[in-house]
Amino acid sequence: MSSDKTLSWAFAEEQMVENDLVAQARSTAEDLGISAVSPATGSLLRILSSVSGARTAVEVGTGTGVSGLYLLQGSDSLTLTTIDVEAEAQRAAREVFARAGIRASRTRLIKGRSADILPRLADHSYDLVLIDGDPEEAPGDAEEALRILRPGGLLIVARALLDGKVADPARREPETVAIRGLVKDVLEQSPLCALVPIGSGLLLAQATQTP
Ligand SMILES: C[S@@+](CC[C@H](N)C(=O)[O-])C[C@H]1O[C@@H](n2cnc3c(N)ncnc32)[C@H](O)[C@@H]1O
Repeated sequence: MSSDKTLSWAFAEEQMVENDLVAQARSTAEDLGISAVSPATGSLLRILSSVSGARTAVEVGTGTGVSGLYLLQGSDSLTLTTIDVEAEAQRAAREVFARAGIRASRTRLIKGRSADILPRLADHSYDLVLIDGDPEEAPGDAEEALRILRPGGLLIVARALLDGKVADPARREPETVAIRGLVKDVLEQSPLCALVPIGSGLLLAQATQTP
């Protein structure tokens, strides 16, 4: 990447001043070794949550609640179902949602693997799905996401560029191969989609039809 693009990328991140609660959730994530969405990515999630008019969202990968807070702060009408395998991270997320004044009825935190939980969610019932769990499981998560999204709903895949690994054909780790394949499939199959090089990359697609 040319240095001007790298500078612009860093500049976009630096402009986003996070409130104390998000900063606290980010600090807890760092303590637990969890990689939260970047400030610029979070800001984009917040505005997407707002302008999409989404009322029901599902997130794979609660972490300590950074991305969830951004989504919930984008719209007071949004309720969030969020899934993670790590109980300690979810405890931290629950605390930060409460400290942010988010009513408990607006969040449903489910501990478990996405591959076990997503199949239990009803068809065509959600307006927005954010996938930010295990990259190797992202293709399966995305398939489930397209089933549970209503037509016109928004699929978002975080870390869609895996910090440059997806763009480098020499990188063949299982997680890179999985995300690269998912990005290719979504871009080929979705009439309305975008791959945004922000943070670790954000893939956006509007659900048109269900399997
Ligand atoms: C990148 S972090 C999520 C960060 C979070 N979205 C944020 O920005 O604050 C990935 C999370 O996915 C969780 N995870 C990993 N594999 C999972 C799986 N199979 N199902 C559900 N969650 C999973 C991890 O425990 C971790 O908390």
